[in-house]
Amino acid sequence: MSYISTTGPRTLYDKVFDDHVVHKDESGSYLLYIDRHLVHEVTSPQAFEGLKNAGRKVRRIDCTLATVDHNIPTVSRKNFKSTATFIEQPDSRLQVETLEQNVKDFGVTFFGMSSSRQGIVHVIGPEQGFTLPGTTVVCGDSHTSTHGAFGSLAFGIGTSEVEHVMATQTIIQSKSKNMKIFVEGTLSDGITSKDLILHIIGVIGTAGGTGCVIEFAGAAIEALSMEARMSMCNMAIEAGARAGMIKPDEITFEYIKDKPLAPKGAEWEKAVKYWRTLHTDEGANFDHEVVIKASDVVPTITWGTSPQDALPITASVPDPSKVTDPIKKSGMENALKYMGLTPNTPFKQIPIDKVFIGSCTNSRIEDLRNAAAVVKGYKKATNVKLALVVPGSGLVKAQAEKEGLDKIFEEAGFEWREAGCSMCLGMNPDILEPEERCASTSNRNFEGRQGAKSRTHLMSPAMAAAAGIIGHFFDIREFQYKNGDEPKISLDQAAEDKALQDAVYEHENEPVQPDEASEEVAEEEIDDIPISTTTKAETKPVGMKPFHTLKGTTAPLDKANVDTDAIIPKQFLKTIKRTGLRSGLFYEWRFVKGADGKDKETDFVLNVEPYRNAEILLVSGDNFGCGSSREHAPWALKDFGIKCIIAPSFGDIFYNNSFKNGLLPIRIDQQTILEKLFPIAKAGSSLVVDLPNQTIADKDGNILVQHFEIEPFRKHCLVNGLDDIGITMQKEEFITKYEAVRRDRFSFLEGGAKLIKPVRGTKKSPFGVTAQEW
Ligand SMILES: CC(C)[C@H](C(=O)O)[C@@H](O)C(=O)O
Ligand code: SF4
Repeated sequence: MSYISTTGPRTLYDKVFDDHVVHKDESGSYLLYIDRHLVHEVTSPQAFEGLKNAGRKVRRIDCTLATVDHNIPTVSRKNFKSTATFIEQPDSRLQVETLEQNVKDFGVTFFGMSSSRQGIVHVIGPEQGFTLPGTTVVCGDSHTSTHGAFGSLAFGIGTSEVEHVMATQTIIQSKSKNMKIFVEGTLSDGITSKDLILHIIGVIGTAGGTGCVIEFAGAAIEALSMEARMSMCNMAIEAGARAGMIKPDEITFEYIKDKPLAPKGAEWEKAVKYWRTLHTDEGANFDHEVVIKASDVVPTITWGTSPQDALPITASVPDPSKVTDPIKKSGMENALKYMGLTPNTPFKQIPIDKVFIGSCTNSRIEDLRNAAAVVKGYKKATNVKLALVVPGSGLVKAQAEKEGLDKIFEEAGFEWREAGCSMCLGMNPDILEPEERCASTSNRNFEGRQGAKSRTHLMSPAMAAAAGIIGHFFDIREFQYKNGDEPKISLDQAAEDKALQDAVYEHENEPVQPDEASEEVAEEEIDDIPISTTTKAETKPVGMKPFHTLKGTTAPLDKANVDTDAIIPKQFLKTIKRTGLRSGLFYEWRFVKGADGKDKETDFVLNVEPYRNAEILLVSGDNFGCGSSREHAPWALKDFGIKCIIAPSFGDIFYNNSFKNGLLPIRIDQQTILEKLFPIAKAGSSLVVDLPNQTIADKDGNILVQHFEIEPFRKHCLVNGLDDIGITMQKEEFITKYEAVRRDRFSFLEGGAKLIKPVRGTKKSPFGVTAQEW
């Protein structure tokens, strides 16, 4: 049906994308229909507030499902009465209560703390059958990529986009590049998809997938369970990609079949018929292809402060003195200092303080079974202060308890908790103390991620469990299981040697940037969905302050892979406002605690004159703003006074979020930055960014950059100060037409979250909608 964005054979991504095009603009930007919107308490308050202020509704409550996960304590809820009494931390309580109120006001289906269906947002969607193949799935959360395991196009969005989706059920998108990661052969016994994805990120780097949607393919991927596929796609974002996808197959259909929201009867047949068309056609073009040999993958852990710092467990802490590239060398030195590691120490000799088994990467039933198989019959090592096991949802918890896994953990001295994000990012009481080392099954090892000065090592559930039993990192293939049904492990010496040889990954792959100028689009309108390039002006969109020319002091920042956790740490995300984040900007880098317990400024560039008043941030390294989707990052930068950021490349979601807030991100190659712009910034002088003419000059008008790329639509919005929702509202007729066709062609998607039965009845909300008790 509908729309073909590419001539000839198409990829899985092309197909799902095309089937959701509502409208294409003259400038080449697309309006995509969103089938499934997941909502949590951290990134939604400002979006609901925006709707309320504008007098708007949630357009499709059947396509919207909300839960609480980040802020909630994971201690027993046996005595849970209300959020007000259960959550002690005031900011966390406010965020959760705000969502509880918002879902009532807007009539959104909600799994709160008293519901057995509550859980991490990326666990509950698939578990309910809310996530289905071929759908578009979004959430104000970067790990929305998880849902791509079903062959859906799933990606994280910022809070402005959350509001946009709630108001219009659409999102403005440009087409990403296609990247294929082909994993040939079979994974060895004892090797999980977590080892595989860490290995892949070790090879391609955290910027390797920038600007791309990755399709994971090959025999090793096809052999994975749905849980294992979700762990893979979950971390596509750590590889810098917009989304990760795996073609749906019999394993997918089998997983979905009995889920509460799975289509039933004839609708099931119709759905499966469509889902079977969702595969990459023979001969389809990929912009980038990477081949990985499954037999090269061994148990893998991270040593540093970026997920790309991944190595085989059999390796040792890398040695910066062996690295020649000065930027890489100093990055490695800083990471080792932060992590408290000595070069050349074998990983297997490094003791740990805590274990965390949980997070949206590895908290599903299969993960817990793998960890319990290791733990069974053992006791936690005496040096391990705490081993937390946190199921991904109430339903995972119930299933695990049915299987007796909770008892296995508890007998070993591990703590068995209630569902939530827990120690993955420490927005709740589960945090590491400074300098504690954690064997963690989560997805991010950024500085301060699990608590101030925390030290995170990412690995599979079985490896984390083994570390908890032995007391230091351990090779799961050498572990003596006591339950008699351990996986058969073959230590293939050749694969071992190869893995060690490749041990210091070089991240050779250049980050891929969307080539805005040369987007190849063959338009073809089929059937009855109108794809128009014109817009009927019914209402005039309003919005931000227009951006024309900016002359500003430019602060140089000589760093790569600056993640959004570093830009604005987790403790500042507990706000329900968009403003007031200035003091949290780069908090861990800008401040240290003085002897009196008060914050003291460091010599970080933004604390130094003249950069305290900087309006432009000039970054030397790749991938600025990688990681989380928190729009708090651009809000904090804006609050500080930064209006433009220049860097060789950006994290996709951060890049998007910046535009929504009138903050201009400009991509310039590293050589130009270092040779032409850095000297000016270092001298404390100003740069002049001219957006209409797409040039950068020095303060005297000498042009330094003749032309920088920016998508025409984004430029148009910034220069005119236009707000996206207003623009999209003008396209109502196209949205309505799309919905009419969707009701027929994708009838199996209708009803969605509204088909979930409330367990405690209904009541009328003060806003007139029916509020339900879950
Ligand atoms: C809070 C949320 C915005 C964030 C994300 O987008 O990923 C969080 O889930 C994380 O893992 O850092
Ligand atoms: S990455 Fe961690 S904090 Fe983010 S959604 Fe997943 S479990 Fe929650």
